[in-house]
Amino acid sequence: MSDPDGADTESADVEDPDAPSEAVLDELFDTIESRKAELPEGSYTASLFTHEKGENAVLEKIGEESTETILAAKDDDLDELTYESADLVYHLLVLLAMKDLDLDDLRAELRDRF
Ligand SMILES: N=c1c2ncn([C@@H]3O[C@H](COP(=O)(O)OP(=O)(O)OP(=O)(O)O)[C@@H](O)[C@H]3O)c2ncn1[C@@H]1O[C@H](COP(=O)(O)O)[C@@H](O)[C@H]1O
Repeated sequence: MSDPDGADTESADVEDPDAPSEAVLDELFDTIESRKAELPEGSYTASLFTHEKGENAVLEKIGEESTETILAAKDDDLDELTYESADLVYHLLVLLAMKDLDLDDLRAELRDRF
């Protein structure tokens, strides 16, 4: 396959067809925002927004997932480190949504550090 400039883009296309989309964080955050707005029954995300402990529910999860991430790193268990990091990032995004922040706020903060 060629792009309009004639460059061969096929290698990029076939390099790793199962690679996750770069937009996965945006898609996940959109899903979280949607759960926050609609509060569907059976949604774990919605349960964090309506929890009787309030924001402490997600804050406690962030504490737990942080600890599990650290333990996985100390064990050099890379699969577990990846899994727990994903749990941690998900709960962090829920916290941002809870505080009416979004990925653009996070991106701007990171960008300012370059
Ligand atoms: N990315 C996540 C995600 N990551 C973690 N979790 C939940 O966070 C909880 C983590 O709790 P625990 O650590 O106790 O569970 P665990 O990971 O099984 O156990 P540990 O080994 O970590 O102790 C589990 O209930 C997970 O299901 C998530 N729940 C939802 N999402 C995303 O949110 C979307 C919407 O989910 P619902 O809101 O449930 O519809 C999903 O399609 C996913 O894309």
